[in-house]
Amino acid sequence: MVTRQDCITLDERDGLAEYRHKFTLPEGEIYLDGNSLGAMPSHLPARIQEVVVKEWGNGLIRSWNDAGWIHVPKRISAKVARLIGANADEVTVADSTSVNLYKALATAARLNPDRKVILTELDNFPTDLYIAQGIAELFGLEIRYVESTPEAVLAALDDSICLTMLTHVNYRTGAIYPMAEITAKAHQVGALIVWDLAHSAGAVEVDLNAAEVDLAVGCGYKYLNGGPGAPSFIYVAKRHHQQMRQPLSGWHGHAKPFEFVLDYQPADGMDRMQCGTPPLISMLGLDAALDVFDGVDMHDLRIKSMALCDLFIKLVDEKLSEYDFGLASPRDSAVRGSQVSLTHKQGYAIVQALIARGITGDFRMPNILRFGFTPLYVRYVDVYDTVQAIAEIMVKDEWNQAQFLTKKAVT
Ligand SMILES: Cc1ncc(COP(=O)(O)O)c(C=O)c1O
Ligand SMILES: Nc1c(O)cccc1C(=O)C[C@H](N)C(=O)O
Repeated sequence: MVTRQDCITLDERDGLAEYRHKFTLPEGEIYLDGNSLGAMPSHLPARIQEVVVKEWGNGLIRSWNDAGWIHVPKRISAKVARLIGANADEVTVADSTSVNLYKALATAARLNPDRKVILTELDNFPTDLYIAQGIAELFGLEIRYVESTPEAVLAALDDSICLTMLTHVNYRTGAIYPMAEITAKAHQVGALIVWDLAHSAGAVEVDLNAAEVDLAVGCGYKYLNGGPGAPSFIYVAKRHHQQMRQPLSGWHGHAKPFEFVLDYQPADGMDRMQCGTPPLISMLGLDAALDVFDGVDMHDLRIKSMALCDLFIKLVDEKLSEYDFGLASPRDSAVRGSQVSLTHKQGYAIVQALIARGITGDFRMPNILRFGFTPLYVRYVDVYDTVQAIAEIMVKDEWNQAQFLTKKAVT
C-alpha cells in the first residue's frame, strides 16, 4: 500500500520539484487540468504589465521596432522547436490551433494534389474533424474515418490517401500513437501526415525531425502555459518549404509586407505561415511562459509524468476497486501521455464533487473523468490526495447532490 508519507518522500527526491515554485496556483488547490488550460507562470503578470504599460502605453507604435515586436514570432518559435524535435526555422507561432490546422491541411492537400482522401480517426478532437470537413468540402476531398488505434490507422493507409491527420496524444484517453511508425507507413503509400500535438507539446517527448513528420500543429495554452487563447504553433518540414502554399495569404505572410504592393508574394520559409497581425499581448505571454522550460530536459519531464500517472493508477487500484471505475487510458506508461482518464457512470457528478473540494480535473463525454498531471507543478502528494478524495466522495455518496448532478454549459 502506498502511503501519503511515501508520496511526500517522492516529492522531496524529485529533481523537478523546484519548477512548481515558478507557477502561481490558488492556495490549497490541486490542479489537474493543465491539459486543458495550463497554470499561470508567476512572472507572467509583471511581464504582461510591462508589455501593456511600457511597450504599448508608452512605446506605442514605435514598439514594433524598439521593443522588437516584429521579431516575436521567430523568438517564440525557436523555444517551441526545442520541445518538439524541430529546427527553429521549421516552426512558427500564430493564430489558434484550429486555424493552423486549416493551413496545415490545405498545405498538405496542395502538396499531394492527385490524391482524394483525408484519413483521420473517429475519436479525434472535434475541431480537428470540423476543420478537416471544411477542407474536404473546399478541395473536393473525401474523409475516411477509422477507429482511434494504431492498428486501424496503419491498416487504412493505402495509395488513395492524400493526407493523414491524427492527434498524437488522444484528448480523451491519453493514448499515444507511434508517431515514427505511422509516419513511415504514410510515406510508404505516398501520403503526407499532419500531427496535432495539442496534448503532446511540453508534456511528452516529441521528435518531429527524427520521425520525418511533414506537418504538425500544437496548442500554446495547455502544457506550454501561455494563458487562455494563447497562440498556437505550426511546423512544416524544411523539405516542403519551397513548394508549400497556405490559403490564408495575409500580409504578415507576404515576402515584403511593408512595401504594400498589389499582389501576394509568399515570404520564404515559415514566415509564409503567418497571416495577420499577431496578438502581441498574448504572444508575449506565451514567450515568457516558455522560459519556464529553460533548463528542463524533456526526458526528465517525461519520466516524472509517467511516474505521476503510474502512481495515480496504482492508488486507484488500491483505493477505488469496489466503486465501478474503469481505466480509459492505457495502463502501459510508454503509450500514455501526461493524463489518466477513468470511466464511471456518475463521472460528471464525481468531478464536480472533487472541484468543490478544490481538486480540479474535468469530465469528457460520455463518462470520462480526466486528470492531467503536468509534471512541472503537480506533486506526488497531490496524486495521493486526489485519489483519497475520490475514495471519500464515493464512501460518503458525496457526488449525489443536485448541484453536482446538473451539467454546466462549459467544463
Ligand atoms: C487535440 C486538440 N486540438 C485542438 C484543440 C483546440 O484548438 P483551438 O485552440 O483552436 O480551440 C484542442 C483543445 O481545445 C485539442 O484538444
Ligand atoms: N480550449 C478550450 C476552451 O476554449 C474551453 C474549454 C476547454 C478547452 C479545451 O482546451 C479543451 C481541451 N482541448 C480538451 O482536451 O478537451
